[in-house]
Amino acid sequence: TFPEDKIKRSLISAVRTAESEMMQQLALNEKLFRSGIDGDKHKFDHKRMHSMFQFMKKSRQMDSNIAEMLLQATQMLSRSLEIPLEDLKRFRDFGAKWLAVTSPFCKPRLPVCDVKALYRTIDGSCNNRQHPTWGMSDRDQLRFLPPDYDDGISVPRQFGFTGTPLPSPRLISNTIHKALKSRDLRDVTDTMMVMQWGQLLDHDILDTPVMQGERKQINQATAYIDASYLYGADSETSKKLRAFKRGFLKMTKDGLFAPHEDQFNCVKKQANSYCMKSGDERLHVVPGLAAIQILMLREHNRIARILGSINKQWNDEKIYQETRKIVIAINQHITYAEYLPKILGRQTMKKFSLYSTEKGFNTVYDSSKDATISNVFGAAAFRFGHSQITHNIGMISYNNSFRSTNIEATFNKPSLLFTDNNLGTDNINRWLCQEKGGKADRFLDAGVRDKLFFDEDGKSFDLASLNIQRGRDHGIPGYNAWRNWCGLPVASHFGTGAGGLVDIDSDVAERLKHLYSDPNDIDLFTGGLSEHHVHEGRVGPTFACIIGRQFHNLKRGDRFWYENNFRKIGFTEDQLNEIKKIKLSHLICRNTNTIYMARNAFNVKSIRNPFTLCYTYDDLDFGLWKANKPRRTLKFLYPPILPMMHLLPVFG
Ligand code: HEM
Ligand SMILES: [Ca+2]
Repeated sequence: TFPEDKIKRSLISAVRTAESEMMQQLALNEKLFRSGIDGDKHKFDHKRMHSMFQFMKKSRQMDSNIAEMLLQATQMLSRSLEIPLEDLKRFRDFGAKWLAVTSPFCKPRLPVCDVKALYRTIDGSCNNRQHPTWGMSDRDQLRFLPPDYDDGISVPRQFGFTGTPLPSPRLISNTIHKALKSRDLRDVTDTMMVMQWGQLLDHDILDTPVMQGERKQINQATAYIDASYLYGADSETSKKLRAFKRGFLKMTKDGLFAPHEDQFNCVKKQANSYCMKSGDERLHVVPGLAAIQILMLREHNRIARILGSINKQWNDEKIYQETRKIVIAINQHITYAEYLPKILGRQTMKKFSLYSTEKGFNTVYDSSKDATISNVFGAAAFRFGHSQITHNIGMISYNNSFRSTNIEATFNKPSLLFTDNNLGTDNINRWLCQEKGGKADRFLDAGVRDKLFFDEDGKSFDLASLNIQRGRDHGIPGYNAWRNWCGLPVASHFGTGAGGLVDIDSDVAERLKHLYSDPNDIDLFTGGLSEHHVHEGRVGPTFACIIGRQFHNLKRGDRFWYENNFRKIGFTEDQLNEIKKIKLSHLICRNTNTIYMARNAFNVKSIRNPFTLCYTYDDLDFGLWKANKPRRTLKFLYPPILPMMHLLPVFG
């Protein structure tokens, strides 16, 4: 029977002990982390770079520690009662009693919604009226399938289906994900931008902090595609980023860079380089990411300047929100019209209704859809992009001279952005649009597979191993479980014929057979990355299914989706049609000193995608944003290309 009293007493004391242990741990973590922030570059080693990448924002540490504390309390309770966790859970009413004791510790902050709000909130709350926390920042990730932990609660998968230990992540990485030098690792048509946009998008919708012993995954970003990497995902950060003047975001005086970050979030290699603040702390991980984030920042301020000048009566808040709304729409449009079709192919795009229409409204909102990012998407499926990373970061200057730096020399180092008279950002963006990208296959480049966060002591990480281990830490079920969830045939043997690994090459299947003792054990990252691509796509059927489902939810579950015909919060049809003309190439033309760009920045130059002079690309017709009297005539007041006049001397 249920030892009522004893449980209650033990529970309270377990919670108290766990609480005090967590407080000590928290203080220690903080001390360790800050100790690196003294400008001593020797302390900026590979481990710090990794924890920097996944640092938990301070305001959030408490919440997550409560979860950790409760977990510890459960374990203590099971020990003190000498009842295994599994059995404890089976006691009648245990759940309810547990809640009664612990609920004072978890008080989720419920958002208060303003029903008349015209714009998205910064933290994504209240997007869904019935479920105001759906897709909001700082909330748990969603489970498409129940977690798979060895003890049913928190111990990562270590043993396979037949009870034998799982292979080590590094061994899997060496066997399946190690590229052979002789292989051509470049894609035929994709540019590097495919990789770079993928990472930017990932950082918009997902930011999973990692803490020692953490077993619960939260998302610090807003799930919605709302450029939270640019605006921040909590009000404190968003305020730090705003200039509070005519809708502008803070920038350096020359209008070229994001503002200085007073705290140390990157390695400053040169005296004139500095770390930058942005909505997402990870912008410095590779210079390509910083370059595209800075591009978006320039676009915001460019649009704000125009809106502010044609609507003199608008105050800072109005200009900021209207500009933000346009920039978010541009992000959604590029993602669904240019990026996703490349990754998923036509069939998956259709299956999940992902295509944007070419013109006009496309009202797709479904309030029963939860946009929250799923665990499996972030811990495995969307990491497919790691195979598109190449060994170098290139720069193409305005006069077409090219230089290249090994990727391992650039992690968390912004110095390339400041080269060439501070035109590094432009040079990197040009390279991203012209260079052939890494091929999406099962291989990861040595730059990230052997030398991720390479430090001065020669120590580094393996991104493939991290991905595999992260999948296990997050309790992501194995390959077969996901095949089944997707309605795809599951494998009962390692052959590639019927009943086997039907979507995998036989030589890879053979390698998997040597690694794992049962097909059910195959880690999803590894199995998914090993599949043949779906027609016209860059991922196999299993990842296409998981990624397709996630982007379906992100579109249908977003009340502020740019194509929705919702008066007040949406665009007018004319405005929407203007936005639907925009391509990523236009943004690069308008915000760097570039003379020509191929129309499709995700495809390499070809007869069908020729270099085109930037000034021939139309800008948005801002006359349609003029309050009271929308007119089209203003188009010609703002030339299609706004050259960055202050940069012109470099041509001389
Ligand atoms: C040079 C480029 C990149 C580097 C250096 C990089 C590095 C990393 C690192 C270190 C992590 C954390 C690994 C861990 O779990 O410990 C990570 C996570 C992740 N990466 Fe990348 N990555 C890059 C590009 C990409 C691209 C192109 C994509 C997708 C198209 C991508 C998708 C993801 C996702 C979804 C996560 C999980 C994020 C989260 O849960 O917060 N990454 N990456
Ligand atoms: Ca977001």
